[in-house]
Amino acid sequence: MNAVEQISGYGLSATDEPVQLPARPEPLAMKASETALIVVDMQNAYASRGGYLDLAGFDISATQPVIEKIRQALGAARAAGIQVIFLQNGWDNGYVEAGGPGSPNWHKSNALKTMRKRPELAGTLLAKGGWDYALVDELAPQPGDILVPKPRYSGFFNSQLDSTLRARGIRNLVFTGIATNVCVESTLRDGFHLEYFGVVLADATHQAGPEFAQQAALYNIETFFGWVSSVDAFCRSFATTPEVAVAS
Ligand SMILES: NC(=O)N/C=C\C(=O)O
Repeated sequence: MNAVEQISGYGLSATDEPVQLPARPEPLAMKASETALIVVDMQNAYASRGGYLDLAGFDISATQPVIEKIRQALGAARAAGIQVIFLQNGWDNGYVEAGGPGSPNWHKSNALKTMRKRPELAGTLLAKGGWDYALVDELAPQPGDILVPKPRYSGFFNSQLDSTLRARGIRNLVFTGIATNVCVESTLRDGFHLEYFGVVLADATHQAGPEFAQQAALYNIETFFGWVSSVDAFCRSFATTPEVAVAS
C-alpha cells in the first residue's frame, strides 16, 4: 500500500487539559490533541524470528517485551484521544523505491545486502505485500489510527508524515518502536528540525545492534534532540480515570 491510510473510527476525547509528562532531562507539557503516538516499523522484519533483522544477524530476542509495552502505550493513547500513527518501512516488491547503486540506501541497507548475499531471499525482505513487511499481529491498527508508509529510515523523508501531522495541529511526537538507533532516532531528529517536540518511551523501543547503541541513541535524544520517558509515565500522565490511592 502506498497511500496514507486512516482506519475509520474514533474522535478525540472531551477533555484536553495539558499534562506534564515526566521525562529526562525535564518534564514536558503536552495536550492530547497536539500529540501523536508514533509506532515506528513494528513489522515482522524488525521484531519477529525469521524477519529481516534476524536473518541479517541482529539479536531480536528481546523484542517481545517491547511489543507488550507498545500495546500498553497504544491503549492509553487511544483512550486519551491521542492520534496513533504507525510507520511502515519498505519498498515495492521490485525494489524500485529502494534505489539502485546510485543510492546510498542500496549500499547501506542490510536488507538489500542480505538479499544480495542470499539470492533465495530475493523479493522477500521489506517488500510491500509480504510477511516481512507486515506489522506484527499483536499491534494491528485500530479504527482511527493512521498508517504512513516510508521508503527510508526517517519517517519524514518522501512520506506524508509531516502533512498528516500539520493538518491535525500535532506538534508533540511520542516515539515507540524499532530500531531506536536507526528509524526512531532518524525520525525524531528530522522532527526536531521541523519544530516537533520528540519524546521516546525508552522501554517501548529496541536497538538494532549492541546495547551501547540503545544507550547512545537515548543519550543523544535526551541531550540534543528531545526527551526520554517511559510507558508507565506516559500511561499515568494521560490516564482517563483518576488513580485510586492505596493505603500501605
Ligand atoms: N526500522 C529501522 O530502524 N530500521 C533499521 C534498519 C533498516 O531498516 O535497515
